[in-house]
Amino acid sequence: MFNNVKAVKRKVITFDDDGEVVSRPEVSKLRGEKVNRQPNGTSSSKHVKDSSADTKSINKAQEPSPTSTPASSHSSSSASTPSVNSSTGLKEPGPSTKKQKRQLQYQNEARPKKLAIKEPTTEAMVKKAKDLRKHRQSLPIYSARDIIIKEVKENACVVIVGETGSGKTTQIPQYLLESGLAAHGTISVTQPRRVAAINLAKRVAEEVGTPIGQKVGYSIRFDDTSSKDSLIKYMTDGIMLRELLSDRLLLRYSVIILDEAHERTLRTDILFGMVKSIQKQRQEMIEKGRKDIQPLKIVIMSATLDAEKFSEYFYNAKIMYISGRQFPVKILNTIEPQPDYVDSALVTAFQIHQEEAPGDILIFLTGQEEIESLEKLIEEYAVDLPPSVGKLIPCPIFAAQDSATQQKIFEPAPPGTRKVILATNIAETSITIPNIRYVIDTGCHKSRGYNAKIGIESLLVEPVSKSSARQRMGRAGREAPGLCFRLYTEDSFDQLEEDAIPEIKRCNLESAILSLKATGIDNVTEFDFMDRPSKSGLLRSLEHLYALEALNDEGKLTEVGTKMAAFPVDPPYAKVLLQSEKMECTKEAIEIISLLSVDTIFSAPSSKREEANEARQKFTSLDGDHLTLLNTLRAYESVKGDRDWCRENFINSRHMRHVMDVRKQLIQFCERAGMDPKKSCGHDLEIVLKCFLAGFFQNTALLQPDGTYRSILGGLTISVHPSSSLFGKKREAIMYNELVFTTKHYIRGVSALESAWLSQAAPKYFGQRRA
Ligand SMILES: Nc1ncnc2c1ncn2[C@@H]1O[C@H](COP(=O)(O)OP(=O)(O)OP(=O)(O)O)[C@@H](O)[C@H]1O
Repeated sequence: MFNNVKAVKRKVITFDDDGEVVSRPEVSKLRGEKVNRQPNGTSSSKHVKDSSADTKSINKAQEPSPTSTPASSHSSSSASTPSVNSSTGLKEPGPSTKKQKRQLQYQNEARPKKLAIKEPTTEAMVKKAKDLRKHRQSLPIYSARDIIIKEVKENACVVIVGETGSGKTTQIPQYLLESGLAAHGTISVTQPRRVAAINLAKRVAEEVGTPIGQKVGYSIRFDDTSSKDSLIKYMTDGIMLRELLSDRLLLRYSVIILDEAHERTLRTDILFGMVKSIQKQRQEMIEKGRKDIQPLKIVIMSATLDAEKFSEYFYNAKIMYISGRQFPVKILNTIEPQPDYVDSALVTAFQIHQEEAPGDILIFLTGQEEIESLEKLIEEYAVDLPPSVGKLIPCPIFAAQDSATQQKIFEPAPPGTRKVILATNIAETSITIPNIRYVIDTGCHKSRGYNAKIGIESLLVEPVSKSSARQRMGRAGREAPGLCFRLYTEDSFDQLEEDAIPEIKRCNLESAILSLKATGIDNVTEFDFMDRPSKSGLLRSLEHLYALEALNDEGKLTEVGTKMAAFPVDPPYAKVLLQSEKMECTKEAIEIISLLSVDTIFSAPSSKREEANEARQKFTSLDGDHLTLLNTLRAYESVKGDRDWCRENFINSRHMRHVMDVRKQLIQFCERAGMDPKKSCGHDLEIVLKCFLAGFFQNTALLQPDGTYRSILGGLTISVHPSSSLFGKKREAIMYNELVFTTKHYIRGVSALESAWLSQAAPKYFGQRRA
C-alpha cells in the first residue's frame, strides 16, 4: 500500500487503496467549507453557509493579488511545504530569496530546449502509420470495430459508452471512414476544448499517415487546418455552431460525432438540439425525393455518460457499451480529508517522485493562480532534490494560455527527469498526454454560475462530480498501468454528485440565443433542449440582446443581430465592433478586443511585483484599462515585439503574440463583414470608450457618496479588481468588461466615463430604466 512508503518527514499523506475507509469521513471539508488560505502559508477552515440551495462550495476567501484573475484565490506563498529531510532530501517550510535565485537558474537549465525538427517526409509518415497499426489493433475498441460500423450504418443515432482510453475518439472516426461513411461528406468529431481537438487531429493524422490538414484536420477558433479534402475533422463545438450559420443543414457532413457528451457544455447542449433537428429535416427532404441530400448519422460518445437519457432524447438511439480498458489504473484515496489540497498535491508529487517508478505526473487544480503558485513551489523545492533522484519539472496548462503554450505539455521531459503537469479541468477529458502514469486529483474545480436576475456570473471552487473524477483518473492507464491519487476520502467520493449540472442551467445564454436565432430558430423558448434552461435566464438574455439592438420588438433578429452573430466573440464585443464602424475607430476596437482575449498581457512575478508595477506605470492611462492596453500595444509595436523589451517591461510576450494572432483574425472577420479594419480615430481616444459603451452599457457603475461603486444593473456594491489601473481611484462613472463574484463582486477591464455618455450610448435602455 502506498502509505508504507518512506516519505517526507513532516508530512506524509496516507492513501487507502483497498476500499476500506480508515478514518471517519469529513465530507464537509470537501463539500461545504470555506478554506481560507492565510498569507503566511498556513490554512484555516471554517464553516460557511452554502452559496445556493443545490450547490455546495469551497470558496476561498482571500483578497486577490494584483495579478490574480477574479476567480483566482491561491496565494503564491501559501502552501506549507517540507523542510530538508535528511533521508529524502526534501525541505520544510520557509521561503528563501536565495532559493528563488537558484530557482531561476534551474528554470533555465531544466526547460526542455526546442529542437529544430525537420518536416517528416511522406515515406516517414507512411512508415509511422504502419508502425501505429499494431497499436491500433491492440486497443479494446478494435474487437468491436465491425459491430460499431454495422450499428452506425443501420441506425440514424448511436450512443457509444466505452472506458477512457479504449479508443473511441481516435478509432471510431477511422472505422467509419474505412467503411465508406465519408463518401458523401466529412466525418466531424466535436470536442468541448480546443487542446483536445488539436491533439486528436494530430494523432489521427499520424495514424492515417498523412500531414495534418489533408485527410485529417482540425478547426478551432482562430485556427483552421482543415481543407476541403479533409475526411475527418476534429473541431470545437463552438466552431460547429458557427458553421451552421453558413451551412444550415450541415450538408458537408455525413456523420457528426458529439464526443465527451457528458460534459454538457452550453454549446454541446445547443448542438444536440440542432443536429437532431437537422437530421430530421434532411430525412424529410430525402423522403420527398431530393436526390442531392444524404442522411446524417449522429454518434454520441463518452466514457461516463447517462446513456439512457441520451438514447431517449435521440429517438431511442441504439446504445453500445464497449467493455475493456487498455491498462489498469489503481485508485488511492486519502485516509484523512485534505483541506489544504494544494499543499497535499505538492507533498504527493514529491512522494511519487521519490518513491515510484518513472512516469510523468498530472495534477488537477482549480485555476491559473493556484497552478502558478504550485509551479513555483515545485521549482523551489525541487532544487534540493539529491542528484540521484533527477529533476522534477512543472509544466502548467490552463485555458487562458494560447494554443502554442498549451502544446508544451505534450513535449517529452529531458531524459532522467520527471514532468509534473499542473492542469485545470482543461486536461480532464479526451486527451492522451504521453508518459502520464500518475494522476493527482484534488477533487475540486471552478464552476461557473450565473444569477439571471442581476446578471452576475460567479466562479466558485466546488467539488467535482463522480464523472469528472473518473475522467481525471482516465488520463492515466493509456500507455501503461497507472496510479490515481485522490486527495479525498472514499466516503467523500461516494457523496459526490454523479454528473455536473448542465451548463445551460447555470450560464449566461446570450451567445447561445444569438446562435439559435441566426440559424432561423426564432422561438427559442420552444427549442428542443435536452434540459430546459430557466425561464428567467432565457428572458434576461433576450432582454439584453434587445437592448443591444440584436433583436427587434417582436424578438426577431435584426440586421445588427445577424451581423453580430457572424463575429466569433460574445454579443457585447460584437456590438462594439459594429459600432466602431459608425464611430470610425475599428482599428482601436479590434486591438482592444484582441488584448482582452488573453487573461492578462502583464506579468508580475511575486518576487518582483513592485518592479512590475513600476514598469506598468509607463503605459497606464488615467482613463483606465482599455486605453492602458492600447498604450501597451503601441509601445510593443514600436519595438517590433522585442522579447528583451517585453521581459524588461514585464509584458507576457507569449500572450502578446496570441493577441497579434487574434487581431489578424478579427481584421479578416471585419473585412468579410464589409468593414474597413484600418479606420482609426487617431488621438481622439474618448471615441473608443464611447464605442465600448455601446456594447457594455449594462456593465456600468456610479460612484456613491461613501466612495464605493454601485452597479447600475442590480444596484450591487462592486469592487475594482486590484489588477485594474483604476484600482483605488475614484471616477464619477465607470464601465467594465467583466463582473464576477468570487469573494466579492469584482470587476475587471475598467474604464472611466462621464455619466452623460450613458443615455447617449443606449437611450432605449436608460430611458426605460428611468421610467
Ligand atoms: N497523442 C497520443 N499519443 C500517444 N498515444 C495516444 C495518443 N492519442 C491516443 N493515444 C493512444 O490511443 C488510445 C486511445 O485514445 P482515444 O483518445 O481514442 O481513447 P478514448 O476512448 O476516446 O478516451 P477518452 O474517453 O479518455 O476520450 C490511448 O489510450 C493511447 O494509448
